[in-house]
Amino acid sequence: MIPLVLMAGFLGAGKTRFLTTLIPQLLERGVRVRIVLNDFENAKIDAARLGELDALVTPLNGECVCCGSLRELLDTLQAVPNDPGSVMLIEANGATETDELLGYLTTDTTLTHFTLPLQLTVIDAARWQKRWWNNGLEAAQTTTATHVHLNWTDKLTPTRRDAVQQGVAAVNARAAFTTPGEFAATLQSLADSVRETPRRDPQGVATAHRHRHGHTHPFGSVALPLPRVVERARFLAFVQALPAAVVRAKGLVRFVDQPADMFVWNRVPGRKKVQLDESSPHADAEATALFIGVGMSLDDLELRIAALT
Ligand SMILES: Nc1nc2c(ncn2[C@@H]2O[C@H](COP(=O)(O)OP(=O)(O)OP(=O)(O)O)[C@@H](O)[C@H]2O)c(=O)[nH]1
Repeated sequence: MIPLVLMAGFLGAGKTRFLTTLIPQLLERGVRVRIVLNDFENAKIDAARLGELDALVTPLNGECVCCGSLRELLDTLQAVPNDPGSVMLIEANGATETDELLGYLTTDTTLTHFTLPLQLTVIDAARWQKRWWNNGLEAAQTTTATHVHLNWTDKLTPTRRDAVQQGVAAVNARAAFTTPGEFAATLQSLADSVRETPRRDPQGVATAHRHRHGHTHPFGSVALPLPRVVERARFLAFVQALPAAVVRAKGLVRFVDQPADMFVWNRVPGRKKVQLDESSPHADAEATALFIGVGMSLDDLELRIAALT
């Protein structure tokens, strides 16, 4: 299996610059690098810049990967050969809604040769939360990050740097602050440890980040099967009581009192109530739960799901 990394960060935050430092360090460690770029017209320019560094780069020219060119992205990833010892990096466009994209990268059934996604967010520390109406998007791109890199620190006073670090921790206390060198080491060890691991076991349960000793790697999202039918009140209580590490949760569920119908369920940040929408197109699908967040424990989530039966 190949580590899958979503690289996010606001427009101009320094994602490409981070890559130009990260790639040589990965290559030095013997890790081969593939990159998909989704950067509107810039994709070709950045592709040329990064291609010089011996990474295999595919530019996507369509719209933002979380909407227009999603299918193109998933097809590109599917076509990547299973190449243990390499890593796959996706540089998202600066306007990407990372929670949506993590969801697709986690639940797409064709991506069996990739780990559950990690997310690295590059932050322009000089402009952190000084983006007016885009502050919400910048914070949202940080909430789902397993790793954060503070960039543009050459323009900062120590006071501002501390304030930004505290601000980032306030929206996501679990993300690890990292540098290109540290991230290269993280990816090398992940690439080594998942060489022989499948993303799912024969029962469809995610195994990707579970080590033999119960230790788990950081991941940004995971999809787990739910029982075929569940008791409605117990399910709603389960969703409401999800641990704080879960930033966003959604999926498909069938209830004992209405077993013929499938519902899409949603837990949105800041809303206590679980949204339920009946969905006939999903009538024959498997009941499932997608969890997006940082520092989630697979064991804990599986125990909670087991308690639903
Ligand atoms: N002085 C300084 N310049 C930087 C820093 N990070 C990035 N830059 C410059 O800012 C510009 C944008 O950086 P990129 O790495 O292309 O940013 P990006 O996040 O990939 O940008 P988009 O793809 O447009 O979203 C480039 O000219 C970089 O050289 C930094 O930490 N300090």
